[in-house]
Amino acid sequence: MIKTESLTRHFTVKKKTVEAVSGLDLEVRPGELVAFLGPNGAGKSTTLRMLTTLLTPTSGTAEVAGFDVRTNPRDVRARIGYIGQGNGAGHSQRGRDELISQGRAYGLGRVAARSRADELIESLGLAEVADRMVSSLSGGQRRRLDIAMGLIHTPPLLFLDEPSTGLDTQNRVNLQEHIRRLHSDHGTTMVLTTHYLDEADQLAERIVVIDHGKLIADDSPARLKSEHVGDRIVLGFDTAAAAAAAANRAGAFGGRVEVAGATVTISVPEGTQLVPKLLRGLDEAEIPVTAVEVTRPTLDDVFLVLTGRSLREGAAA
Ligand SMILES: Nc1ncnc2c1ncn2[C@@H]1O[C@H](COP(=O)(O)OP(=O)(O)OP(=O)(O)O)[C@@H](O)[C@H]1O
Repeated sequence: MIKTESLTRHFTVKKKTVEAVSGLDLEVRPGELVAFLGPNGAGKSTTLRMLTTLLTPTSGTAEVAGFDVRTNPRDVRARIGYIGQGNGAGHSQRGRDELISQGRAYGLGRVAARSRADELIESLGLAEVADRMVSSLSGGQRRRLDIAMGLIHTPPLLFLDEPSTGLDTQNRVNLQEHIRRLHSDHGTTMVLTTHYLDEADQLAERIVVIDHGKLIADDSPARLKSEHVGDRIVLGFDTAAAAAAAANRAGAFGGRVEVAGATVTISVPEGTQLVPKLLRGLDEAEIPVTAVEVTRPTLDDVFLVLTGRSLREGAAA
């Protein structure tokens, strides 16, 4: 559905070159739900804008829905939906009319546009607000209307640039549920950008981590976490000597073992499965454990391991 090779986009700002996207190699298969995750300025939107033909690549190639973005932009555009960061929907029309106009603009007949609009109003939970002026809708409702606009021509591929930025938690969860359902009910391939770690984690089947314009990891959330970070088992003991003895034995189970005072931390891919064996072994060796805690990694831990920086701090900044 998407294939890029060395996709690159530079900008010149005050005679300096900004490498917004550098040499991106990416493949998205039909039906996937992929999130581009990265801090502000990582190059997520620039990538999306190239894939949606809104921006010309400086170099490299991108094929989207079977067509080259550079040589066949019109063919690409006819086969994709794009929901940008701003508001797609106008303000002075009713939501339903806005949708129908959009459908007509994409070449649907009057009847087809109307019935497609009704279908989307239903599936995106807009029935109660579709006849209100767009200007009176809440942020979450408007975002859902934007998504309906992007889907009016039933594209097999939908791009969403930070769909839930600016929404409160409840609206965000609600929107994610709609995105998930659209994806599972219609098999629409979806590519979205986000800097919300939880959103990428819960929504995406696959996460492409982008930093400084480069792809630094690409996998399912679970595999990114187990491969790059793993679980952390923290064991407490009465004395540092007991901790040292325990660390000695724990070494046999693999993983990284660290001792700090009377605490031993073991980093392994599947911590919960190891704990019973570990405790049995320590019990047999008569080393009493006073506390056990297993912490599972977050995507922020993954980002920290990959870049030395926290995505959370970046987002806050
Ligand atoms: N039109 C432009 N002119 C100059 N520089 C640009 C332009 N668009 C993007 N950039 C720069 O390219 C880099 C990547 O920006 P981009 O918007 O793609 O990042 P992003 O990951 O989408 O960030 P955010 O999460 O904040 O939207 C940034 O350094 C940005 O300042």
